[in-house]
Amino acid sequence: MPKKIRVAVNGYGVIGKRVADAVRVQQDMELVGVSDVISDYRIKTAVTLGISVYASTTEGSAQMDAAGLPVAGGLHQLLDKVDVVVDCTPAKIGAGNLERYREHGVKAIFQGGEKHELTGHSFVAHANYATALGRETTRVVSCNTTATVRTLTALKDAGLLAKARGVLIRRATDPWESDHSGIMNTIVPEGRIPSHQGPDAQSVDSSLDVVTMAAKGSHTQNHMHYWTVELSRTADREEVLDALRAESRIALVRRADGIVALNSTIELMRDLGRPRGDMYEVALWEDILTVQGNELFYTYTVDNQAVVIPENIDAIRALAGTVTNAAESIRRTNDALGVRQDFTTVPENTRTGSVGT
Ligand SMILES: NC(=O)C1=CN([C@@H]2O[C@H](COP(=O)(O)OP(=O)(O)OC[C@H]3O[C@@H](n4cnc5c(N)ncnc54)[C@H](OP(=O)(O)O)[C@@H]3O)[C@@H](O)[C@H]2O)C=CC1
Ligand SMILES: O=C(OP(=O)(O)O)[C@H](O)COP(=O)(O)O
Repeated sequence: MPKKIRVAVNGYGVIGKRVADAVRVQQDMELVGVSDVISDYRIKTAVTLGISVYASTTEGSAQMDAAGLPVAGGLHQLLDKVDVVVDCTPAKIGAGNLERYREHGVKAIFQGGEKHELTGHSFVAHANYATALGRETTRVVSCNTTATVRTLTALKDAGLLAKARGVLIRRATDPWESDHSGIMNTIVPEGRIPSHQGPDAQSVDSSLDVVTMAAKGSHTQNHMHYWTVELSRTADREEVLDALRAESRIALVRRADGIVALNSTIELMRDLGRPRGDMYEVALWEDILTVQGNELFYTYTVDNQAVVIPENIDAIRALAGTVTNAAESIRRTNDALGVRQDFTTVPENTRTGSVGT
């Protein structure tokens, strides 16, 4: 059996804990441990789940000891045992860790809170897996940017995309920290146009003609995007939908099925038994999508906490160089996480069949 890719996660927060769990269900990966500075319920949960916990700083280590946590060692000891580290520390902290990873000869994946320039490569599996192969570092772009690139490159691959303009209504804060930050009963426009997601999408695919505008809403889960796209030619709805269906991490939903708002997709994921109610797919409304001549209009929702998790898993394989074919890595990740392409139908293999007469 081929050697498993040994993985560390540094920063066990919203993204880190999900990456850790996703690594644990990949047959070709081993989660060696996670590292953090915290000593509260969040990291105690990692211990409870049987994950080896390391301390990223000496202060963090002292606090973990004081909290009675079994600390397996310092971050440098964890780095000695792994092939790839996924840095999931808060935005801008990751940049300061790069040198440490280099010293240990460990390949490193950063998140969307870091700048493209940190790694010189920004990653979305469907768009540019091949250019990440064997690299020392990459950056998985932010949740909003990941969704933007998945949808626009699907249209581009079908030869349909001329240019795209998007409005992003972002969640205010993540649920776990909504007691100490967040906004109420208002919408807050970002201070500049374009918002960072458009230029970030171009850091993955420089050919994209894309502009984004963003505002924060007062809800805590999921972003919502509205897009106006100029098609390269006239096309009908079915052709556009087929182009979007070709990206395995876009899943269609329908108002007609009762999926009428962000809370509907959250409920759906919980009912499907997804871990933490996570939705890895971009959920795009099939029955709202409209084409008028060469203009396309559509809207979708993005689970900000989960959408980048499959990309992190593919980025691990790309940097490790163990799977050279993007489609094969994407298939493995999708299978392990149960990613669906369509929430409008019941999957073939789960139909019980009609009752005989
Ligand atoms: N939240 C989201 O929806 C998304 C986030 N991202 C990106 O992912 C990255 C991580 O964000 P998120 O998971 O939300 O962050 P969180 O704050 O939820 O988690 C980060 C964790 O890292 C810990 N930490 C702080 N400093 C260090 C350090 N020096 N070494 C190790 N661990 C440290 C934090 O502790 P403490 O709480 O004490 O600071 C916390 O436990 C960011 O780049 C963000 O932009 C990307 C897509 C979506
Ligand atoms: O990467 C994200 O969103 P973004 O693409 O709008 O920056 C995550 O939802 C984190 O957002 P935050 O910058 O509000 O923590």
